[in-house]
Amino acid sequence: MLWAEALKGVTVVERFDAPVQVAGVEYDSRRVQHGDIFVAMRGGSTDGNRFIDIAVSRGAAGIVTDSREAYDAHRSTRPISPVALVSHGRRALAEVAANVFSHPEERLAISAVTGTNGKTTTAYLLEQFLKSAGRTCVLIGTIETHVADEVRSSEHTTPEARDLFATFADGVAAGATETIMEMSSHALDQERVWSIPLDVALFTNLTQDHLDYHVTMDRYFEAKARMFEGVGAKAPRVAVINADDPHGDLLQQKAMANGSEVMSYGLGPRAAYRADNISLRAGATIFDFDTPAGCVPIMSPLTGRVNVYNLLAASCAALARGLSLGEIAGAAERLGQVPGRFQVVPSGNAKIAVVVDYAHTDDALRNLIALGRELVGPHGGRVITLFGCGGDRDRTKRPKMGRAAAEGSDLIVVTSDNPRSEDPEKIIEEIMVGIRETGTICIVEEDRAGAISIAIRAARAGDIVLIAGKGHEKVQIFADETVPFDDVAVATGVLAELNEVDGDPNEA
Ligand SMILES: CC(=O)N[C@H]1[C@@H](OP(=O)(O)OP(=O)(O)OC[C@H]2O[C@@H](n3ccc(=O)[nH]c3=O)[C@H](O)[C@@H]2O)O[C@H](CO)[C@@H](O)[C@@H]1O[C@H](C)C(=O)N[C@@H](C)C(=O)N[C@H](CCC(=O)O)C(=O)O
Ligand SMILES: Nc1ncnc2c1ncn2[C@@H]1O[C@H](COP(=O)(O)OP(=O)(O)OP(=O)(O)O)[C@@H](O)[C@H]1O
Ligand SMILES: N[C@H](CCC[C@H](N)C(=O)O)C(=O)O
Ligand SMILES: [Mg+2]
Repeated sequence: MLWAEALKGVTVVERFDAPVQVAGVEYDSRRVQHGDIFVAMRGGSTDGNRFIDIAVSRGAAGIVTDSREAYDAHRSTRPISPVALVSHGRRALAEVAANVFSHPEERLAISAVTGTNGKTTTAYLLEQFLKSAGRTCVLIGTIETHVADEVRSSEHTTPEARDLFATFADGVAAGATETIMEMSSHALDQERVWSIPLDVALFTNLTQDHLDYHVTMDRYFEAKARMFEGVGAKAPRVAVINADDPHGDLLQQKAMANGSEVMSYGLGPRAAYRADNISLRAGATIFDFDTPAGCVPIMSPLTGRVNVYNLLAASCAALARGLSLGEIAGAAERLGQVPGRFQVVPSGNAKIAVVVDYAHTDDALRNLIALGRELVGPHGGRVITLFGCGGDRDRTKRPKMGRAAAEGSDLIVVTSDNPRSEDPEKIIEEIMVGIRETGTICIVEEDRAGAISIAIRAARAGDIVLIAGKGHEKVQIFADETVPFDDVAVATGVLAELNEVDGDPNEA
C-alpha cells in the first residue's frame, strides 16, 4: 500500500507526501518494523513524539504526529520523508489502521459492551450464544482475545485502534462474521475505538470505579455514554440497556435521540425484555425470558443474581443479532464457566465452599457477599471475605470496599491486589478506614498467598470463603517486579494440604 492510500480519508492539518510503500502502522516506537507508519502521540506519562528518531532508525516509512514542533523538525531534518500533522493522534491511528488493514470492520457485525461490572461476563455469554448458532466470532476483552478458535492473551480490556483493526482483520481471514468486544471507559474517553461502527451496543451498569482517571461520576458516565452516540462512527443500530440501573433512562433517551432501536432489559415492569419467575441456586440461574416476541425459560448453570442481568443483556443482543428465542434458551443450558467469575474451587473433603471472583469495586463486593450469604443460609455458615485494592487505581474506592466487605461478612482478610507502584501497607491502611467503622473482625496479611491460607484455614464446615479481586489474573504486580500468582492455584494448594491432614473419611 502507498503512503497516500494509508492516509486516505484521514483528517490532517498539514502533510508532506512521498510515493513510499507502507507495510503497517504502529503507535509504539518499540514495535516499529521496516516500512511501518509510526503514529507519534502525546500521552499522560510520556510523549510518543520523543521516539520519532528511534522509529525512523527502525525503518519507519512515514510519520503521523500530533505535534507541530515534531512535524516541523521532521520536515527540516528529513525533507523527503512523508509526514502528516494531525490534531488527534488516536483518531488518525484508527483511520490509518482501518486503511492499512483493508477495513475489516465493514465485514463484521460488531457488538460492544460497556458498564462498570459485567462486561467480560456478558461478552463471554454473547460469544457462546452466537457460536452455538454456528457463527464464527472474534472476542476482545479483559481475560483473553478469541479469533475464531484461536485464543490469544489480552494486555488491555480494549486495546489501541491499531491492535483492534489487526485483530478484526485476522478474524475476517479466519471466516469470522461477528465481533464481541468490551469497551472500557478509558478506551472510550481516549477514543481507542474511533471509527468502529457498532451494530449492537450494550450497557450493563454504572457504579463507582476509575475515579482516579475520570475524577467525577458524571464524567465517568459521559465516557460510557459516548458508545451510544458512536465514536467517529454512526450510532449503533441497536442499544441494549439495563432499565434497572439509575443511568438507564438517560441512556435510553440518548440512544433513541440518536436513532438506535432500544431494547431495555431488567427485572421490573420498566423493561421491555424481562426476567420473571427467577430461581437462584448454586450452579443454577433460572428465569422466564419475557420479551415482546414471546417468553422462553432460560435455565443456565451460572450462579448469582448479577448473572440474571448478564444473561438478559447477552440474550437481548443475541436476539438483535438474529438468534431465535429457542436458540438462546438451548444455548443457555450449555453455557460454560467464565474464568475467575464466581469460580468454585473444588474443596475435596473439606466441607467449605471456596470461590474465586473478580469483584474489585464496592458494588461488586456487596453483590458477591450477598450471594455468599444466600448460599450459606442466613443462620448457617459464615461468610469469610478476602480482598485487597489495586495500586495506581481509584483510591477513593478503598474505604468503600472495606466497608462493603465488612458490613456483609463475618470475617475479613485484607491483603494485596496488584500494589503496582504503591506501598502495599499504605493501600491496606486506606482500606482499613472503612472497616474500622464497622467493628467486623479483620485479619491483615499483606502477602496474598499467606492471606488465602489464613482465610481457608479459618473456615469451618458450612462456611464460604470468597477470594475477591483477581479472578482470572495470573500475576501479582509490585513496584519492582511482576510475579506469577493465581488465586485458584493457591487456594487449591491450601485445600489439598487440609485434605491431606484430615485424610479421606471414606478411606479405611
Ligand atoms: C491511563 C491509560 O489508559 N493509559 C494507557 C495509555 O497511556 P497514555 O495515553 O498516557 O500513553 P503514554 O504511556 O504516555 O505513551 C504515549 C505514547 O508514546 C508511545 N511510546 C511510549 C514509550 C516508548 O518507548 N515509545 C513509544 O512510542 C506509547 O505507545 C504511546 O503511543 O496508552 C498506553 C499505550 O496504549 C497504555 O499503555 C496505557 O495503559 C496504562 C499502562 C494502563 O494501565 N491502562 C489501564 C488503566 C487501562 O487502559 N485500563 C482499561 C480498562 C480497565 C478495566 O477493565 O476496568 C483497559 O481498556 O485496559
Ligand atoms: N451485571 C453485574 N452487575 C454487578 N456486578 C457484576 C455483574 N456481573 C459481574 N459482576 C461482578 O463484577 C465482577 C467483574 O465482572 P466482569 O469481569 O464481568 O466485569 P467487567 O465489567 O468486565 O470488569 P473489568 O472492567 O474490570 O474488566 C464479577 O466477578 C462479579 O463480582
Ligand atoms: N482491569 C481493572 C480491574 C483490576 C482488578 C484488580 N485486580 C486490580 O488490579 O485493581 C483495572 O485494571 O483497573
Ligand atoms: Mg472486563
